[in-house]
Amino acid sequence: MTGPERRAGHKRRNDPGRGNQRPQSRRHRPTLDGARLTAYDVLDGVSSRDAYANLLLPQLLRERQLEPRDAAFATQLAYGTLRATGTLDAVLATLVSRPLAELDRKVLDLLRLGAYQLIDLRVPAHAAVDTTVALTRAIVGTGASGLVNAVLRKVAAGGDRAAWVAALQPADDDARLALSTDHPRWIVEAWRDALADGASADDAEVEAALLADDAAPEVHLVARRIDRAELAAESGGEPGPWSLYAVRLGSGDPGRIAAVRSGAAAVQDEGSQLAALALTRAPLDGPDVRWLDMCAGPGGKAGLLAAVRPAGVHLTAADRAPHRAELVRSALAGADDVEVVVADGTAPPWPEGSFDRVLLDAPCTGLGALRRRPEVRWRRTADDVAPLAELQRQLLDGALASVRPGGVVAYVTCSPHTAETVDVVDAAAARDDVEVLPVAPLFGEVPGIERGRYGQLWPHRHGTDAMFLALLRRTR
Ligand SMILES: C[S@@+](CC[C@H](N)C(=O)[O-])C[C@H]1O[C@@H](n2cnc3c(N)ncnc32)[C@H](O)[C@@H]1O
Repeated sequence: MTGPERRAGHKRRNDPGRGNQRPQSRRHRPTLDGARLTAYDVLDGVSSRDAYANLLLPQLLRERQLEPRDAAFATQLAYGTLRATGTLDAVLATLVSRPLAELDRKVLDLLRLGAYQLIDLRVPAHAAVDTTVALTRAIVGTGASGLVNAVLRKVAAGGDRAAWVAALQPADDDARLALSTDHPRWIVEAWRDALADGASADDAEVEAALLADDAAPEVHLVARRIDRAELAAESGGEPGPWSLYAVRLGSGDPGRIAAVRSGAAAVQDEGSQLAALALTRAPLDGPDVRWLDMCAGPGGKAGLLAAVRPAGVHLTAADRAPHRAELVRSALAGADDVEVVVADGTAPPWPEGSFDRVLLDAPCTGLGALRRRPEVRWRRTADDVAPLAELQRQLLDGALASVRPGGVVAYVTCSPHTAETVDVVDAAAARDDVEVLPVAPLFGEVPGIERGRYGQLWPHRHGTDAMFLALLRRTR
């Protein structure tokens, strides 16, 4: 039997809240499929209490001890269904007579889980429908199972994703891309705009970028206090193509690697590594001994900066949130001379011009790292962008005030959205005491990184998150 059809025999634990069920129905409760039940519980956590799937799923997998094959299937089901929510809802809306918002939330999650298996995984209709109906009976009750059965049979009859996208008759190309690549339309437009960078975007490239953003990311490691070749050998991974510290693992549990457990290595996207390294590559006149990571939590880039700084460089890592600063302290265990402080970068507590190099890895919408958090694309809205862009401008002012004349600020976001990237940096670069240091010449080995004077990494070009980076020098 293949993974999707296999029954794991994992039983739903007795739920005290179900004490008033008739004994008969308890006796007849079907054996539930462990992978599908776990995937459903993730969907339920996300929709009922705003859980993060990437935190909840590993917890459930640990608690339930599913066999590796079932754990992999549960992951595929949970993440795939969450990513595809927009398209699944568009399909379901054509088949359910009420607005989807009026459906019982649990029933909607079950319909999405079943529809995802039919449309995207092409699980045979009898397996996808029967298992979802069994879950519905156990979780919601027999009444709802009739609706789920009827709707899912119609989903199955409509064919695969391509057939459904055609049937939904998208009004234009961005509407089609939204349905075929699992992104809300406003994010399709933001990526198109960022890829075009003032020109006209190549449709095929926009689609390739969005599809890459919809795929599960590879695990990347960073070698901090271990030789990269040694880390590659220990982990079974391959050296990354861009960062001299990167090892690409493909898939697998990094927690099994001794160097990760000891803190000599860590999990870090290769694009994040390049963004931190950009700060170190910018040429500098005069002293180069005081570095600041102004928005450091949870400490990924600070960890790399601490590892690669030349002897004598003093690194300060700041974050406004005390609990994030605490995470930085843990991430920096082993680099005890790094100073970790709680500080608001929009009102820096240190004297003006205190630092030679400042990294500003600004809070952002995260539109470039959607691959890691499957539900986030449906939680974010276009209205989130303007307040974040305002904060980013204030933080960049704070960073420029913190760097000495002749010093360098690296502005970084894990979003390619133009309002959070080019617009923020262009506004700062218009000041008469700021000059832009073009990024591409410093990264000759990374083709396709150029975004005008700035740098932009892309999942479809570089196999990284869509990280933006810019380098600014304070001239006086
Ligand atoms: C994108 S995350 C930084 C990620 C980090 N550089 C890393 O590589 O692990 C942005 C951080 O900025 C912090 N932050 C938000 N507003 C801030 C402010 N006004 N001053 C300082 N830090 C702030 C957030 O708490 C968050 O930890």
